[in-house]
Amino acid sequence: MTFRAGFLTFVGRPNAGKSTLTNALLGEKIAITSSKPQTTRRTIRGILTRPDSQLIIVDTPGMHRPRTELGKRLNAMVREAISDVQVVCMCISADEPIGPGDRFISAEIDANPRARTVAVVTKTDKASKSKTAERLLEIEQLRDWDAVVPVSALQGSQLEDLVDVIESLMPESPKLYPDDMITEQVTGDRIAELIREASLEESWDELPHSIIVTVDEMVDREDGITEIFANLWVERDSQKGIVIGQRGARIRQIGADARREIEALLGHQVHLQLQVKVAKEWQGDAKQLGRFGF
Ligand SMILES: Nc1nc2c(ncn2[C@@H]2O[C@H](COP(=O)(O)OP(=O)(O)OP(=O)(O)O)[C@@H](O)[C@H]2O)c(=O)[nH]1
Repeated sequence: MTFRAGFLTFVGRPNAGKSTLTNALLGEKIAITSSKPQTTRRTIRGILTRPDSQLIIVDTPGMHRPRTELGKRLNAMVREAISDVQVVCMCISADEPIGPGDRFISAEIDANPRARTVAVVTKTDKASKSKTAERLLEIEQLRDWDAVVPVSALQGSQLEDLVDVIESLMPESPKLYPDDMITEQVTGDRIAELIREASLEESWDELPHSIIVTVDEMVDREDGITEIFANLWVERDSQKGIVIGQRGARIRQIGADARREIEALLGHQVHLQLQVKVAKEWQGDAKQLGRFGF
């Protein structure tokens, strides 16, 4: 039997459905998702181990015209991911026409001529058959692909086909990670992301981009409860009040939503202590970006 293993990345415009697809393939939520563009801010590795293969999925931030220093760094992460993998999967939403953003990303893929390429048409449940056919035609014209696969992560349709195609493009290789490992992310980072996800559900307009979450400390108490101390950072004093809400209603809701997800992840009860703080204009500030690990 030939065993295949290697790295693949999902790239695409913001909101194309990369993280939802990553989670669907892994059968576990390792990447947070939201209806707001530019949700993903780190490359996240998920590991899919099958009888004949091991696929390491690198989910990347949506590539876009950068407006801030953070935006530039996110694009640099995508570039690095593209240069590091054997298979690049470009996600293109079935319900949106191909645009300059897609051509820009396609040009970035050229930087790794050794990579095999797959076009993944996402969200097919949102588009009519004729719209999807239209998209397939545009995709064929965009560049030469090793394969084109339409999927719906939400309905779980054609995911198996996608995995089979990716597997066939991977080199022969022994396993690279232990069988039971699903992600490389440490628990503290996953928790910070779950808190950020809860805040994205609550906040609106430009605010989602301003929020960043850090976990300061986690203490496992003798009674089996984990105490988590986390900070939710915003960019301006005026945003602090918005996130806190009337008499703290909004931050309480964010805490309650996040706690539910964190308890599902850890499998036991947690106490979440969430503080709202200001890191002035952090998205444009190299020093603060460094502090937040970008
Ligand atoms: N109907 C439908 N919606 C989907 C599907 N996949 C993703 N979505 C929705 O599309 C939105 C964006 O999904 P994400 O997975 O966060 O997209 P992303 O490409 O990771 O986004 P960024 O982090 O901004 O780059 C969310 O509201 C998802 O629920 C799908 O197969 N069908």
